[in-house]
Amino acid sequence: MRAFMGIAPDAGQLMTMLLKLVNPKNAIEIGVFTGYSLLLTALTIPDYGKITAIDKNRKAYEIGLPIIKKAGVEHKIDFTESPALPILDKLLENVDIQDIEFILFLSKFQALEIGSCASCCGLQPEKEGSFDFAFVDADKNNYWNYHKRLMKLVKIGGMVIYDNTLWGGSVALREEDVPEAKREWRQCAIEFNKLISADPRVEMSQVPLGDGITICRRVC
Ligand SMILES: C[S@@+](CC[C@H](N)C(=O)[O-])C[C@H]1O[C@@H](n2cnc3c(N)ncnc32)[C@H](O)[C@@H]1O
Repeated sequence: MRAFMGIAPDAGQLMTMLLKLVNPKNAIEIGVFTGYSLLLTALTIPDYGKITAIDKNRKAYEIGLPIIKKAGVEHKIDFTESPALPILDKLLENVDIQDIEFILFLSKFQALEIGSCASCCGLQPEKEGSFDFAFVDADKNNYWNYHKRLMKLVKIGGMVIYDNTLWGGSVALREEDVPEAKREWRQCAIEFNKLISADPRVEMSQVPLGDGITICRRVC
């Protein structure tokens, strides 16, 4: 029996190998929990690499943080406690909050318009196509919403991995044979699997490891 909630070790092993092949410099993780998959990514990417890690619960992240520190990879992680969708939307805006504050500060002294300052400072466009790897392991009812945003944030040729896409194998069962508590996210997984397999922006492979992982490569 698995003693924790997170990517299964065999799926994690595959993810580590893929990370080594992709060698991402800029990664994003949605759904951190205590940081098992985050640690795998942080240990694998180069020392100058960065992971934008988002979870709505910081407490769980703090449980695993001493291990991340002990592994000497904390400097690669930029953790944000928040529901993920608004953060992805913010990343898709050309200028982030700190930049806007900086521009407003400058404009007081230099009579600059926000738009002209943003372009002269080279602050936009920023995050579109700037990630080479994303791992999604959060609320299953939002996977398609995450995918739509990641198809802009992850560069063409970049990789996105979704965990739990077989939802304990329940996607292959009749609904009445699935425990009530698992039905809603089973339905989400089924819908997501249909949508992603028909999405021309990605090449994808669903791997029956752990709870099922879907590996995508953005092609356009
Ligand atoms: C299965 S755990 C992640 C496990 C982690 N990836 C690992 O392998 O160790 C799911 C996490 O998603 C987070 N989560 C759920 N809904 C979320 C949302 N809307 N935005 C951000 N995080 C969310 C939960 O707080 C939880 O920590």
